[in-house]
Amino acid sequence: MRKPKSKSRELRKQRRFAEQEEISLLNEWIEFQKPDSGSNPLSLPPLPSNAPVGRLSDGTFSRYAGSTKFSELPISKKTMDGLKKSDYVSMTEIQRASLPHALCGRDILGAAKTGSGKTLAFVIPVLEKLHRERWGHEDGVGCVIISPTRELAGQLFDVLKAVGRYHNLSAGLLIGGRKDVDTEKERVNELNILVCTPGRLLQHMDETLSFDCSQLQVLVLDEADRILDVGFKKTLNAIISQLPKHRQTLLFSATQTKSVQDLARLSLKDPEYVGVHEKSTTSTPDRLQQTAMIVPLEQKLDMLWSFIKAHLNSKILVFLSSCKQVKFVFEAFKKLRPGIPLKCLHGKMKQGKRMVIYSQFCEKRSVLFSTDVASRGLDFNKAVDWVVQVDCPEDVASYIHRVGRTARYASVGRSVLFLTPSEMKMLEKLQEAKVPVQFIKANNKRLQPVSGLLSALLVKDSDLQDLAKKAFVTYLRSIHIQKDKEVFDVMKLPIDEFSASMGLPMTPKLRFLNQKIKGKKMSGMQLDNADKDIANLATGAFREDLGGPRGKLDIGDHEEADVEKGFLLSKDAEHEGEAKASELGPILPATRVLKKKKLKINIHRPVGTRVVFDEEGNTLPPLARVADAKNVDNSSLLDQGKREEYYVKMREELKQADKEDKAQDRQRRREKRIKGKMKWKKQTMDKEEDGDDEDDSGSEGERMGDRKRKRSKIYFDSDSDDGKTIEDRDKLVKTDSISLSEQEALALKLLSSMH
Ligand SMILES: Nc1ncnc2c1ncn2[C@@H]1O[C@H](COP(=O)(O)OP(=O)(O)OP(=O)(O)O)[C@@H](O)[C@H]1O
Repeated sequence: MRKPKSKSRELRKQRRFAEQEEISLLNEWIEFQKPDSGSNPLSLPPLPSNAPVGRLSDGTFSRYAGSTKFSELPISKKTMDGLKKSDYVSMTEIQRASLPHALCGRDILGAAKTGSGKTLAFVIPVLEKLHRERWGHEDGVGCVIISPTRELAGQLFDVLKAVGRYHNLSAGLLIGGRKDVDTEKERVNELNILVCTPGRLLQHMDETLSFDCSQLQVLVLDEADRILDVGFKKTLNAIISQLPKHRQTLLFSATQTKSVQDLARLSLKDPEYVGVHEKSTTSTPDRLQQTAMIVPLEQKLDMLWSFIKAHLNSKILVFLSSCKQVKFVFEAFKKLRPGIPLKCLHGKMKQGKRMVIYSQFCEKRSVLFSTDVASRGLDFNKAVDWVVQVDCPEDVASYIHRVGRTARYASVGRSVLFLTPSEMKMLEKLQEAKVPVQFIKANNKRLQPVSGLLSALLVKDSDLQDLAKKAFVTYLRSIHIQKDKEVFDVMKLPIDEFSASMGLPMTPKLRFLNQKIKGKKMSGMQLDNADKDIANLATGAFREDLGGPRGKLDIGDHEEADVEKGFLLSKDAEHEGEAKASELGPILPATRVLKKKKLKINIHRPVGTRVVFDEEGNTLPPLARVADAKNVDNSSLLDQGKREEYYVKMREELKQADKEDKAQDRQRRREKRIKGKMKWKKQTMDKEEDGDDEDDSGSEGERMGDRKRKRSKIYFDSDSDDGKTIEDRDKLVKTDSISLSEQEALALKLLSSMH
């Protein structure tokens, strides 16, 4: 029994020794052939195919900058075996350009098109760094990889596990939405590599007492531009402040930022800018065929339905702008049974379900309706055939990431972007950013209207109707809050028609638009004629050659000529439309907004026209009541001194009465406000208790809108019974005081005439 033990100990010793030898060799090799800082390994010629690799017979080492195969790099046998096992042999361009720099410990700022293999460009240096440092379980956290979404983090974790399968390193996936935080807390310090989303990492930094990153060797930000943007700013700053400054930092994205501020936050040291596709004529993969077409808002669902029906054998990824829309389109289309499995993915789904959907979509032909949660980084196993952007992306970067879910690595892919007539500016922006989008015209004959079917569904199903309303509101709100006003203008959208196209019997109220339309004349919400012309130019179903299994967009020469003509015409028409719009004033949505009736006060009204009646109904002269007052001794009023005294007293009384009125009014308003607040609080609590899952894109906006409205009520006193503003009331008080002095003069006249 003892013999085998000592044998295995011996074996382990030998293995450790061999590993030590390998590490020394790798360190020497890396140091000897270090590429010059700032050099581009892609500019070097590849090694001859049968050239020796590693230590050469003369004691020097082979050049690794410029190599094309993983086997030509100074990497460990364990990583090499992992790569082989996953069938990775030749490097992609970003791997060739960045790995030689990253392996010798430099900070990297890497940018390359979607699907070009950026994941391996950081996974390999991470494994190698920890391996060469002989990192073990007892050393704790040596590397942190941060990803913006949970799915992407999961995918990175899978790649790390596959390539690092022969290493003795431990790794963990720390992402939100998982219930086992306590187990994570117990084990997090035993992990060497953490793959995480920013929120979960910060949660551990804040809550896990023993959590220690002080020995961190490498920090990786995948989709770096997304992690560095405002959405994650606070979280990332808090994370960075707790990490040691002496470390290697690797940043990768398809749309990279070079902002000095961002880099300062990360304390990068002389980073290598590796932008392999900077000189490329396009910013998207060459194998990706991209098209765009005008689809009026009210025809989007018809168009989408027709598209799905025409591609029943494809794997289609459909992007919509909010969770509610994803839910509605998914639920409604599911009920209409298009003949292909439908799935949906959005940020409000439980994490477990999200993972299941993600892996199911990797496997089968189907349609996945998704928000931008699936737009970045995800690599769906079997190629996605089509990316359909039903709602316009918020910017060019977002477009690039969305279409990047297809045509990955060596595969081909196609995409189509629906643009409403008012979003045409996006096409220009894409062209400026070197995105080769071809404008196409659709075939009207193939359009299969779905609005009628949706109406019938919604009449029967009140839940679906409710969902449709929410989807309608969140879509318009998402347009309303978009930053790029050149592309997104909610006031130009045909709101009533859009509502009808979703099958809604009535246009839901859009309270968030009140501010915009206040004071403007309401008109039927219609597309401007010119806009309609543009829309008609390209409306209709896709010209498809359905002969092949997937169907192809028929954009042959003849079609292209049409398309080109359509595009040019539409531009002219658009300008014409602008001119008309400015003549007519802005187009306003036909929502029902109650206009507050303003009470007009004429401060110049003639004094003394107020008519007072006695008990028998006879008219009395002005101020007769004052003159008749019981406690007034008329004769005494003739005395100048007493008269003055009387007026002073009257003024005092009036002031006092005015004060009391105001106090009462304030009290009434305060009570009303408190009541309103209680009601609002109760509603919010009820909502929370109901677990109403709100939308990422819109609900917060709406809540804020509600709060603002409530706040505005405090200042704009629409609560008061008479509907007057505070200003109005001030004016009234002023009016009264003007007339009072004049009334005094009149009273004098009257009294003297009575005598
Ligand atoms: N050297 C390689 N050889 C073969 N396949 C590779 C190689 N490198 C990457 N791939 C494959 O290419 C696909 C895309 O890789 P990856 O997800 O790393 O791209 P990416 O550049 O990170 O994309 P995105 O910008 O969308 O995140 C994956 O399926 C991956 O397995």
